[in-house]
Amino acid sequence: MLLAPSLLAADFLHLQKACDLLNNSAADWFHLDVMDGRFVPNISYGLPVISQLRKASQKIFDVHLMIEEPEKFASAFRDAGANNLTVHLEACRHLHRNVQQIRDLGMTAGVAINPHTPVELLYDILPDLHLVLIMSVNPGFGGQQFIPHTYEKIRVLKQRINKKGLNTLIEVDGGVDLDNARQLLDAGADVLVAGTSVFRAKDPAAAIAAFKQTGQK
Ligand SMILES: O=C(CO)[C@H](O)[C@H](O)COP(=O)(O)O
Ligand SMILES: [Fe+2]
Repeated sequence: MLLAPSLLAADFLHLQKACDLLNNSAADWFHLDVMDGRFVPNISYGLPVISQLRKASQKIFDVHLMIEEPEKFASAFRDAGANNLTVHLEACRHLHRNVQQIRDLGMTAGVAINPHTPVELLYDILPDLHLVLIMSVNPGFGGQQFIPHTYEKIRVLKQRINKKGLNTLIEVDGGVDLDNARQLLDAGADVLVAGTSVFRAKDPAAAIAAFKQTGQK
C-alpha cells in the first residue's frame, strides 16, 4: 500500500514543517491538489508553491489537477517538479491526447473520476495509465465525508485491471481515514490519499505510521 498525504490539509504558513514531517516518515508520495475555481468551486495553490516544495523533498510528487484545459499547463507542472500528473476525465475533451502529452513530457499519467462517473468510461485508456484516481468525495474541498459507493467502484475497476493483466494503480481520494483504510485496501485500492486524517491528527507522524501498519495487515 502506498500512502499519499494531501498537503491541502497542512498549515500553509509552515509548509517546510509539513515537508519535514513527510520526509521523515514512511509516507510514499506528496499528494498536491491544484484547483482553478472553474472545474471545482475552490482555488488552492499552484505552480510557484509546488516549485518551492520541490526543493524540500525528494519524494514522488503526485499532482492532482482539478482544472479545466489541463493540457495548457502540463509542461509547466512537469517543470515545477511533478512526477505524476492526474487530470480529470470530466475536464478533458480529448482525454487520450492529454494522457499522451503527459507521458511524452516524461511524467506518469493518472486520470481522476468524480463520484458520479462510472469506472467503465476508463476501460479503453487503462493501458496508458499509471493510476486511476477514484474520488470518494466531490472534488474541491478537504475534510468531506467519504461516499460508500466508492468500494463498489474500486472492486469493479480492480477486476477489470486484473482481467487485462495490467498494473494500473487504484488511488482513492477524499475522506480516507484509519477507519475505512482497511476496507478500501480489501476492495482493491493501492494508493490512499489522506489529508485531514494525517495533517489534522493530534499526532500526524503517528497517523502516518498507523496507516502504513494498516497496509501491512
Ligand atoms: O482532492 C482533494 C479534494 O478535492 C483532496 O485530495 C482530498 O479531499 C483530501 O482531503 P481529505 O483527506 O481531507 O478528504
Ligand atoms: Fe486530491
